Amino acid sequence: MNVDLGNALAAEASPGISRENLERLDERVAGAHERIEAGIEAREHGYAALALPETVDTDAIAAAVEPFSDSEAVLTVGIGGSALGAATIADALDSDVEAYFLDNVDPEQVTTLLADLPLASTTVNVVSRSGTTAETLANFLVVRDAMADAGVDWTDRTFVTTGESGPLRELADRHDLPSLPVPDGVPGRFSALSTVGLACAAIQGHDLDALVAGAADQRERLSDSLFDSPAYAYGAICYALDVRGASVNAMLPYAESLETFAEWFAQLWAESLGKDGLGQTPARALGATDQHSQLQLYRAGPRDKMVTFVRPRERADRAIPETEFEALSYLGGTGLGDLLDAEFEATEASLAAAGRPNVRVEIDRVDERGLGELLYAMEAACVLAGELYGVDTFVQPAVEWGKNAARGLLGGGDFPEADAVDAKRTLRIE
Ligand SMILES: O=P(O)(O)OC[C@H]1O[C@H](O)[C@H](O)[C@@H](O)[C@@H]1O
Repeated sequence: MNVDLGNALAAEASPGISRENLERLDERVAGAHERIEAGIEAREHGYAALALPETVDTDAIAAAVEPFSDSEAVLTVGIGGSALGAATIADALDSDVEAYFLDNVDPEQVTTLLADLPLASTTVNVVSRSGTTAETLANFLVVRDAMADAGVDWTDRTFVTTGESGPLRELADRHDLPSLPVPDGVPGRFSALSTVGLACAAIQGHDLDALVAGAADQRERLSDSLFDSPAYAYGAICYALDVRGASVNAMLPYAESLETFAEWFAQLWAESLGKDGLGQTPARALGATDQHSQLQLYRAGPRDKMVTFVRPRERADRAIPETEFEALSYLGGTGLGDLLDAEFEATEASLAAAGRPNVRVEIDRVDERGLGELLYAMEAACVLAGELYGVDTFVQPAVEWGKNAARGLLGGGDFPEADAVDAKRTLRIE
């Protein structure tokens, strides 16, 4: 993986950072790296996620899901960090085992999905670190019921990943369900490369060791200089551009298979860095599709954005047939991949020509190894950015506030946050 900061330099873009200020920022990176290394070594909460390339036991994950090797489909029931890592991997890589996700409680979507699934050959992969998240548990109860209605013994088809205690752990124990623990100190949004993200990948038959090897490669590159570490280079430039006015970070992968990666990144960035009045707003986009919509704003709107391009350097291409139309003859003999690459380069150049900061992140291919590098590097970038902002990267009190309010409303306990619902001011126009 490599990160190209050229189009984020002050000589090219506004906002941008001068070479001199980048060198100065690198001194702060050295200090932050020391803190991060200490956290990794001591397996401190959050930092433990960056130790996963050493600590994750891929054989144990493969062995735990072995009873489900006959699966036609895998349905992951989870939300936020307990779904997005698995979804990112599943959507990026091909598999004969179809992956589905229930990460919302929209009744119409749940009903439609359950009606379509081959329940007798589907593995239900329930994931919740806390084991108490209302959406996940509610969806699981619905799925379990649907399986019973279809004459399927749900205890034969359910796999659980959860913490050491809580309702979901109790349920797994009571029914003797195959399960894995969520590792200590690894928050949901940093758990893609742990049991949380990898159980689904294992059921789909992906190469867990290659995923972890990619992550290990980026782990080894963490160093006291951003100039030696693509992950830190990315985290540092995002921070530097944000404090200079680029408060929005548009994540723009040029691969359909990485569309969910942008969603995963949005959770990582927003939930980790959005605190104390600080943080950079992640925007989700997809190349080339969003060139035809959002790009107008990114090139000509307010100078409050940076664009992150992510692209694989290699991909399987598909030839564009020759055509009898003279006006289209330039397309014949090329491939859809050539077209996508040209679109990518053109968009990058169009932003640079307008002096809009952008960063290029490249992986070799969208395969297990490339994905492992990308996921780990973005997590390390986020941890570094958190150190530079001086925020507590691994907590999410604002999210907890909303969860408490919703639980209080549903009668799930006495949560003062629920009172805010009654206090809502109305100015309704009809
Ligand atoms: O894994 P769970 O305990 O079910 O939590 C699922 C999600 O819940 C909350 O919204 C947290 O803020 C997320 O970070 C977490 O990933």
